[in-house]
Amino acid sequence: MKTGLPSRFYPVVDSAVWVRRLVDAGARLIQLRIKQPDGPFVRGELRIAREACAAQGACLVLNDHWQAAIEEQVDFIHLGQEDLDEADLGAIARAGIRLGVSTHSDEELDRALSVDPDYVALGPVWPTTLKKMPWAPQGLERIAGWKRRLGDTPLVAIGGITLERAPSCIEAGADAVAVVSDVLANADPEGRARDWIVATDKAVAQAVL
Ligand SMILES: Cc1ncc(COP(=O)(O)OP(=O)(O)O)c(N)n1
Ligand SMILES: Cc1nc(C(=O)O)sc1CCOP(=O)(O)O
Ligand SMILES: [Mg+2]
Repeated sequence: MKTGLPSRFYPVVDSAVWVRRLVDAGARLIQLRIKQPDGPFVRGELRIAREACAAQGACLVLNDHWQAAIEEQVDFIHLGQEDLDEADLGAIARAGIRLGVSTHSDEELDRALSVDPDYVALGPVWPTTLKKMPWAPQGLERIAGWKRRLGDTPLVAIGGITLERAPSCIEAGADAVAVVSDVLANADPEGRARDWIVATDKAVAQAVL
């Protein structure tokens, strides 16, 4: 049976130091995204991140490196569409690792649904400066349309999301909101993370009233 996500706030970071800082600040779902080939550096960071998450009862998502996720028993693997071409989804499922899949178009959503993911990410909701992408910003209406197609499968919104914008993503139907720059580039990342947790939880409470 599929379960939901443990948090509405979903930071994406590039080091174990950031994982520790943000789970100590209250994050309960966090992604380690290291854009380097799998190897001793990635494994070392992954083990430290896993321990930091275990100490706080947080869920760790590893980006891209599905073999490492299996061998190091991570909670979730996040795969993009190109990553899906390479990954052994059967091995991931047999290892009990939950799967998140990126989508940016209807065709990508069709493919994501065909692999029965534990969550689907839609992006970029607004323009992002973090990486170059060929897709125009999706906007909030697309969040609502994706959620209608997903039903009970959790939806993660990502791309250009700020503290001020995050509640509108939840109101539009996102189950969690992923973020890099708005938290990591803030002068007080831990304080910003705490503000995100309050704002996203409040948006959920208001959405069900
Ligand atoms: C939550 C979340 N959503 C989307 C992505 C992007 O994944 P992908 O398209 O595979 O690109 P890279 O992050 O690997 O460059 C993500 N990592 N997390
Ligand atoms: C890693 C990533 N994937 C995206 C997608 O749309 O698939 S957007 C994104 C970067 C998100 O960073 P920020 O919060 O700084 O905009
Ligand atoms: Mg990827």
